[in-house]
Order: sequence, then C-alpha cells, then structure tokens
Amino acid sequence: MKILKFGGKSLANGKGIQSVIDIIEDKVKSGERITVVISARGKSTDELEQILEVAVKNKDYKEQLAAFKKYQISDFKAMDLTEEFETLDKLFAGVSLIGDYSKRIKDQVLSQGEVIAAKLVTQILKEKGIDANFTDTRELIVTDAQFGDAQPLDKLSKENVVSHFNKYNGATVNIVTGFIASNTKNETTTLGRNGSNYTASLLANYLDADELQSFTHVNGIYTADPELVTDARKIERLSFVEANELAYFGTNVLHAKTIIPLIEKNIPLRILNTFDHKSEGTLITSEASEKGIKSLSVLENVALINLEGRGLLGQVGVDARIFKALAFRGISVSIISQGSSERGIGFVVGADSAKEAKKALEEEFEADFYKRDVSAITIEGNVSVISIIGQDLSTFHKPYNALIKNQVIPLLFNNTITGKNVSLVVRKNQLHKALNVIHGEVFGIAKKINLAIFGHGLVGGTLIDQILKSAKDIQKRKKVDLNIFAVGNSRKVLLEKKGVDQHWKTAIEKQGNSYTIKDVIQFANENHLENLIAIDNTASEAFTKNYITLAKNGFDLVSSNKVANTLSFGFYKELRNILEENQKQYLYETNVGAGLPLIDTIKLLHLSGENITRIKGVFSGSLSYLFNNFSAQERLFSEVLREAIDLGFTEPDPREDLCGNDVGRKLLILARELDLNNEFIDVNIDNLIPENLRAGDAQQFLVRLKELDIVYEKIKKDQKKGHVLRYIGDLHGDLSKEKGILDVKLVSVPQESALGQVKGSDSIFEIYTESYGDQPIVIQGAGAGAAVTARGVFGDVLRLTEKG
Ligand SMILES: NC(=O)C1=CN([C@@H]2O[C@H](COP(=O)(O)OP(=O)(O)OC[C@H]3O[C@@H](n4cnc5c(N)ncnc54)[C@H](OP(=O)(O)O)[C@@H]3O)[C@@H](O)[C@H]2O)C=CC1
Ligand SMILES: N[C@@H](CC=O)C(=O)O
Repeated sequence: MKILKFGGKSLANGKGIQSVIDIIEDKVKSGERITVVISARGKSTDELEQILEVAVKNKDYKEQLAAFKKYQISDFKAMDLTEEFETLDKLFAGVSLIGDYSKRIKDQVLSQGEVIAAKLVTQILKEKGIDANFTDTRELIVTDAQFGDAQPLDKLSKENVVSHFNKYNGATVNIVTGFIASNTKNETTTLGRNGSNYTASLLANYLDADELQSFTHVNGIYTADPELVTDARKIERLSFVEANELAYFGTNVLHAKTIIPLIEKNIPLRILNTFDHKSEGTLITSEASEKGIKSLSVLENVALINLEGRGLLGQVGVDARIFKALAFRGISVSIISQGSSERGIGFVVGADSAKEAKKALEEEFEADFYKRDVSAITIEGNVSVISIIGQDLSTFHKPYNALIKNQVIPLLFNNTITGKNVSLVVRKNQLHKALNVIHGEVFGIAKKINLAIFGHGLVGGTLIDQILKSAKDIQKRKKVDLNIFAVGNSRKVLLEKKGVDQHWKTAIEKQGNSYTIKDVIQFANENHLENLIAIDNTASEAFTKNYITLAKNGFDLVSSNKVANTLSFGFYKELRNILEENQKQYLYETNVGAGLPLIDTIKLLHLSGENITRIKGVFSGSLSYLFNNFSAQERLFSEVLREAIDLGFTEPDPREDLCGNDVGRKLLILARELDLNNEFIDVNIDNLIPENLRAGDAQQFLVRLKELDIVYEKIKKDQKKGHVLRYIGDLHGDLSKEKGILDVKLVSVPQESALGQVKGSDSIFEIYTESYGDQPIVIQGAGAGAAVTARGVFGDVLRLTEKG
C-alpha cells in the first residue's frame, strides 16, 4: 500500500484537482493499492481563520464567507456541500454573537476545509467509476485535547485506522481528510500547521505502507527555494536525518514531526509534483546519501533580539535568567550567539514573539538597567535566517567571503558542533542576494558574475561578443556564469536581468532608456544581483566620475579607459582608498599595451622589491603602425594614418594619439604603478599635430589630414641614412624619488636597433631594473586593436572572478 498525500496548492483550482484525479486514476488502473490524504484547497485554512477574526469583532463577515463558499463549489456545481456550509454558518454566527471563540471552536471551523476537499475528490472519483470512500479522520485518529496542536494517541488511533482499513480494503480507495482528528470526547481537534503531512505519515506507520508520496507544487526538495535562486537544483536522495535538518531549518515542503512515524517503520518518503508527476521527485530514506552540502533553508518572520550589558561580564547565571524569562512566556529561541566577553547576547525568536520577548527581558533585567549593567535590549525586526545545511567551518570562509564581497554583512552567525550546519542572520532586504551568493559558492554549479558594460564601440562591442561566445564554455570549465545585465552608451542603457543575447545591438536601440549610473545601481539592487563588475570601455572623463559611486555600491571595476588613472593624483588616491574601504578591486591591464601583460608584470616586480630604473619603448599601437609603415614604405603619411584609424588602433578621437596625450597617459599610469606622484602636467610631450591643425573638432581635423604629409615627408627625409622614425615614451630619472621624468617624443633610431625592428602595430616596452642591469626585460606584441584589447579586458574580468 502507498499513501498519497496532496497539498493545498495541488487542489487549489480545477486544473489541480484534475491532475490529482489523473494521478489517482493512473495508480488504480495500474493495480496499485493506494490511500489518499487530502489537505484543504488552496488557502482555505487561512481564509477560514480570517473570517473568524472578522466575525469575532462582530463585523460583517458574510461577504467573505460567501466568497469562500463560491470558491469551493465554483468548478463543481453538482457537489452537495450543504452540511459543511451550514456548519460554518452556525459556527460563525455564534462567534459573531458572543464576540469570542475558543481553540475548540476554531478547530471545528478549520476542519471544514479538509472535509470539503476530501468529499469533493471522493465525489469526482466516484463519478469516474472508481470505488472511492470518503474517510473522515475525526472518526479514526484520536488525540489529546490540545486544540490547535493536538497530539495523537497512537494506540487508539492505530486500532481505529487498522479496523477501518480492514473494512474498506482491496480496490477501495480511501480518501482521507488530513490535519483533523478528535479527542476522547469526540470533539474535533487539529494536528497543527502542516498537519496533513502528519496524518499521512501516521497512516503510513499504522498501515505499514510501502511508501508515502507527498505531492506538492514542486518537483522535490531543492538546494534552495527555486523562486529565490534560479540556479537551485533538485536533490535526488536524502536521508531522514538530513531531511529532518532541512525541516527544522524551515524547508517548507516537510514538517519535522512528519518524519518520525516514517523513521520508526523505515518507510520511504517521496516528494513529488502534482503537475509533473512523472518526475522522480526526491526520495527520502534511512540510508545516508552522498556527503556534502545539501540545501539552503530560510526562516522568515523572525526577529533578532540583542541584549547588551557590559556590566554582566563574568556574572554567573545571566543566560539562565534570559532563557528562563523567555521560557516562562513560552517563547522559543532558535539561534543564539554570545561572544566570550559576555558583553552581550543575540538570539532569534519568531517575529510575533519579539515584543513580548523584549518585555520579558526588560522586566527580568530591570534592576540591572538601573545599575547600568545592562545598557540596551533591542529588536532587529527585518531579518531572515539562512541555514547552510551540511556546511562545516572548514570551508565556511568561501560563502562568508563571498557575502562580504557582495556587501552582505551577516548580523550574526552560528554553527552546530556535531551536525554540519551554519546559520546566518541577514537583513531581509538582502536575503535574496545573500542566498544567490551562497548558493553560487557552496554548490559550485556556477558562480554568477553580473556585468555592466559601459561603452559598446570597437572595444566594448567586441568584448560583449567575445563574452557571449565563450560564456557556455567558461561556465563548464570555470564554473562561472557571466551575465551581462547592462549595456550602456553615452545616451542609453539596456537593462536585462537575465543577461543580453547576441541581439544586444538592436535591443539597445529599441529598448534602451536614457539613464544615470544610479538607475543601473538601483536595477542591480532591486534584482538582487550579486558579484557585480562595471566595465568602462569608453574614453570618457565624465564616465570616470561614476567609479567611486560604483565602488561604494558593491561593483568591482575593470577599465580599458585610461582617463581615471591619469586624473589628479588626489583622485587617484581617493579612488584607491574607496576601493579598499569597500573591499573592491580595480583592474586596468589594457590601459598600457592593450592585451599585453605589462601592468601586472610591473606591479609584481615593484611589489617584490625589484628597483625599476627606467621604462622606455613604443607605447602606442597606432603610432607604431603609423611610423613603422611610413618609415618603411613610400606612402603618404595621411594614407597610413587613415589606415590605422580604420583598423581601430587609434583612440575614438585620433588626435589623442597624435597629440601625444595617449602615450603621455600610459607613461603616467606606469609611473604611478611605481608609486611616483607625477601629474599629467609633468609629462613632456612632443605634440605631433602641427599648431595650425590643432583648433576645431575631430571631424574638421580628419578632413585636413593631407596637410600633415608635407611636414612628415620632410622629417623622414631629414633623417640619417638607415634610420627610422619611432614615437616613444621614456620614464627615467631617479625613480626612488617622489617624481620621475616622463618624456614623450618622436625619435629617429637606427633601423637595426630594437626599436627600429618593431613591426605592424606592435608596442615594445623595455623595463630596466637594478638586478637585470643593462639587459632590459622586454615585452613586445600587438599594442592596439579591438580584439586584443577586448581579450585583455575579458582577462581582467576572469581575474576578478578568481579573486572572489
Ligand atoms: N582601440 C584600442 O586598441 C584600445 C583602446 N583602448 C581604450 O578603449 C576605450 C574604447 O575605445 P573604442 O572602443 O575604440 O572607442 P569607441 O569610440 O569605439 O567606443 C566608445 C563607446 O563609449 C561610449 N561612451 C562615450 N561616452 C560615454 C559615457 N559618458 N557614458 C557611457 N558610454 C559612453 C560610446 O557611446 P556613444 O556612441 O553613445 O558615444 C561608445 O559606445 C578607450 O578608452 C580606449 O583608450 C585601450 C587599449 C587599446
Ligand atoms: N590608441 C591606443 C590604443 C591603445 O591604448 C594606441 O594606439 O596604442
């Protein structure tokens, strides 16, 4: 025999009831022996409770009661529920008249929900020719007289159940009311919330069932609530011990007491989905399953009470007084944390008991208040508890660090010593984000990284395409899920919680909205997005003003834009302080040498104490391309320059390259990496744009490119034989001082020299250090181009995902 139990959500509407009937019909046709336990439909129990509350205040409850009746009958007009409706009419009329009701009356009212549902299912099955038998558990399960949370008297109940099932056996399908019972005086009692599961497990126990199948609206037990964590996955098998932990910590598909009658008889419990009943669900047996973290549970509707008392240090019996005072008022405490200094204690109680708990402690510690031994008793109401079931402290640093990185600071945490559970109290408005962060860390399915990309021109656009193309592979190899939730330009932003797809360009045009950075931050907060990275692929100074706000709001930063690192030294330092305060990172490897690993190398050398004495080379990819080709070929300067622009080597405004600012910036960025305090104004720049072409905007300049030809043809000709032109940066001087010497200039070098040998758009950096002497470390390679730069930015993003 199998016991099937259907929850309220399964029975909420006609579609649900039809699924329930289909499941029962299938089982009967396949010859399975089954018993069916039924909950009240949908939110019927809550509704009956609400009507009671209205009636007891002598307010008009009739409209609500009529709606309740209409809901019960609406899909099943032929059903006769006169008896149940009349019972409710009488009970509510009485409560309204007296202005009071007892728990006994309440149980009578609530029991009608299960009676109605079970009668309904019985009737429909009968109409289908199935031998269904309405079974009222008030005639079978006998309890004590604790109305609202009655305890079954096992011996009597078992006798009744066994005798009933002996009478109605074989092909008869007993349709049993869950939740309700009666005491020894035949008065209706209820088994407490989730009581229908309890009824089902009691029947399974009494009847030695082969399995209890609990049908819900989900496919089983998940690693976390799928409504809160989209990556949550189903757990195939659990042991009763693990299931008990889950139940205790609030996983609401189970109730702790349900499990005990099953453990006693070693009866497996399967959690199934009414609406997808072919799925295997989660099987819970006494066998231990694979080790590891099983699930994240959440307790909501809780409050954190904090008692602070410096004067309590070393006093004996303080905790005993606290818990005695609470126990006296029947207040249960779930999570407790007390530092060794005994200066205070924090603990979690049900939200509805918080005020009473505070009052109880204020009374208990009244004298201590006067003596100033106790300074404050406070309630933190908007909190939730997350329990990581199966987590021990050996790896707890991973989810914990991830929370901190995401600006979720738990208010309190504790662990069980024997079991493997860690519970954290977090603010309610951070619950969603915290769950996703922890889930990504501990289950290792894929840590979600949410990217906001600003600037989608040559570099930004290429980056988006590179990410979209590699995302699946990265998810598989690195367990990192890269989600581009924002793409912005100077006018519009496209915000997409689940990430943009390959049609992002059209989407931003059609669905993008004008924005400020606050809108992007707000969107990330409202959607509880974790592991945030903002990527700046603009060349805009205005955009760099957002860096501090972004860092303060939990974003790490990645930038191909060089501007932020070359603004005033004050800003440079301030940004780094803010990043440190907020534990945020800022990576900008592409600022110098595009995709070449230059900044990292210099950082490491400097950090390791290696004295860098000079950095010299061709810093600009576009100007490298320009002078390499112009020097080697008989072509017009303007023609090669146009080519460099078209190949995407230059800055958005190519004058930034030609005027030397771009190389100047790169030089300054390297100088600052060496802790030099130089400002941009300190860079001595040889401007390549003749004075008469400097006024006006980029467009005006581009139409006059030909005017450069005569100037550069002369410079080329005036060189010594066998020499070529190179535009170089040179950081030198005494680099142990506060400032270095930064020169950006056009030089003529022998063709066979290292600089003279540079080809294409290559950059070359010669790094001179004390240990390496005259032989510099040389880094050479493509110094510009959208693809290599985007790849470099991508590399920074991946580096950040590892740092987390
Ligand atoms: N090309 C290369 O080889 C290398 C480039 N870099 C750097 O990469 C960055 C991007 O260069 P590139 O892709 O060529 O430039 P593009 O001109 O192609 O693209 C710039 C993008 O930035 C957007 N933008 C401009 N101002 C803002 C703003 N205030 N807020 C948001 N978005 C803005 C633009 O939008 P809109 O269209 O609305 O103006 C555009 O989408 C530059 O900083 C450059 O120095 C670094 C290393 C190498
Ligand atoms: N315009 C720059 C691009 C890389 O920073 C260059 O040419 O090097």
